[in-house]
Amino acid sequence: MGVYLDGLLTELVAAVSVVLLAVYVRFRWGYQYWKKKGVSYTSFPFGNMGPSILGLESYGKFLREVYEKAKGKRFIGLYSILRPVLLIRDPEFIRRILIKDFSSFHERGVFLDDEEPLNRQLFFLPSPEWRPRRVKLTPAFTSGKLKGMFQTVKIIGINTRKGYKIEKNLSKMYQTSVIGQLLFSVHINDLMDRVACNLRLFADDAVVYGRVLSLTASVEQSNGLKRLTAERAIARRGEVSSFFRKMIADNVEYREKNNVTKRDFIDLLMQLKNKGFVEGDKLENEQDVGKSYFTLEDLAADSFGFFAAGFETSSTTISSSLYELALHEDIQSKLQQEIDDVLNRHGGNITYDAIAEMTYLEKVLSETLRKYPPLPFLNRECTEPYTIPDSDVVVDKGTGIVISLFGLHYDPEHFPDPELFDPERFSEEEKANRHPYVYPLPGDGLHACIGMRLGLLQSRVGLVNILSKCSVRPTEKTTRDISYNNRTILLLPTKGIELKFVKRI
Ligand code: HEM
Repeated sequence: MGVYLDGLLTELVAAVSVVLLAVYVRFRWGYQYWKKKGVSYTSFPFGNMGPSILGLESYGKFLREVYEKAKGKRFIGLYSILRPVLLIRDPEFIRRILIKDFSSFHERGVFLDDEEPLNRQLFFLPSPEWRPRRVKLTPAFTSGKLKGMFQTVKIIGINTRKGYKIEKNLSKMYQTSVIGQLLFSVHINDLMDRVACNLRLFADDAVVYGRVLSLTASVEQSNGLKRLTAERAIARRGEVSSFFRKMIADNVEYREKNNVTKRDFIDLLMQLKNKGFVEGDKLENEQDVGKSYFTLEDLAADSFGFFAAGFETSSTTISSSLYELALHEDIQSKLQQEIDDVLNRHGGNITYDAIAEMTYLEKVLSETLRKYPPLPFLNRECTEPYTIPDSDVVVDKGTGIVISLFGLHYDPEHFPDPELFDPERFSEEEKANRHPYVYPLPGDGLHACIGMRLGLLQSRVGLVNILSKCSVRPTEKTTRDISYNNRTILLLPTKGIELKFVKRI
């Protein structure tokens, strides 16, 4: 028996050694990729992204570090486990990827678990489905449609103002309420409402899901790991997925049975389901769209996608603005002066047109998004062999492409003294002196953020409501050094930022 076990153990050790050797050789061979192409590269035993994949480091911060270390280079190669990824630093090359040579970089290159219906949303859809979906959804975000939704945003903004004394997570609650009402028609009369609480709970889960996605995105070409990550994604999201799908299906059924029409996203998406287009808007390119109609599943996926893409990005924009304004009283006073002047001209009413007149507010938000880009990178996949202009390097099909917004925004070459919060960086003169692609924030080109104007509108209305009635100040506990959450691909502070609201006289 003893001899038999010894033999078994020896065989086991030998088998494990062979597997380890094979893995080692595979990785060593994989890491020759950039070296062979003569591209500067960085590499550690498990690619460069191990710490962010394992949740030990913020992905946005990691990319910024790579960007900074590669100073003087136009691009740098790195590895996501075994997948070659090219980080682009040169603004002119960025312009090509996003606009001019888009046809070679039209995919996001994120691995999708097809069994999850909510994954089939605009943000992640691959070609050829993405383009017609984008064309169909674009009319839902025109100025006319946003004006129609303005009243909802405004009313929730006023409720938020009333809630400032009691609620610590003010900006998060406000955004969940706006998006919740615009997308799911969840009526939230009180900021402490239970439905709003549930929605927030699930919204947090959607953000954690972002981390799982970053993982699956990173292992796109490691087939063996695909199934493992896909299963984890489903397990994590099962409850969230059924919550959202049921909420939307009930809503649609109720409206169809009772002939209810409203000025919100569900209504617009229902038009796509029942008529194949959004009323009152000309289609950009009708032959691209064809005669296809949205299914209930498409409607649910895009509602969820808008919720996930829109709520945390906008809420973090408000809280980051309030944080910087609390630390810079002079900037805050200047902004309040503008808000007071414009509102006086509009009879004290917060209207769509009044908000549009607040140009300093726009600069404050642009500077906030420079220092705290909620999605700190853009990603694409190379879809055909591509020779980098002014170089001999050929980027192969399947290579991941990343653009570090966080890196570009803190590059002193483009933004001198980058830690300084200075809205005047966004004066017309300053903007004209900079390459536009060092701040390609909403993204640019055909994949650009479809909801940016709504995100900014919500943020503006939220800030105007708060700052017209109170001032914001730091407390003894307000941090001066924000650390970022490692568990999500978004750039979110690890802890909430404590601020004090003081009623204006
Ligand atoms: C301040 C708020 C927001 C910020 C900073 C932001 C940022 C971004 C960024 C950086 C991208 C990637 C663009 C690219 O890859 O080129 C993006 C894409 C996207 N965003 Fe936003 N976003 C915001 C608000 C919203 C809102 C409110 C919605 C929806 C209601 C939304 C929906 C989307 C969608 C669907 C995409 C994918 C578009 C496509 O690939 O065709 N976003 N966003």
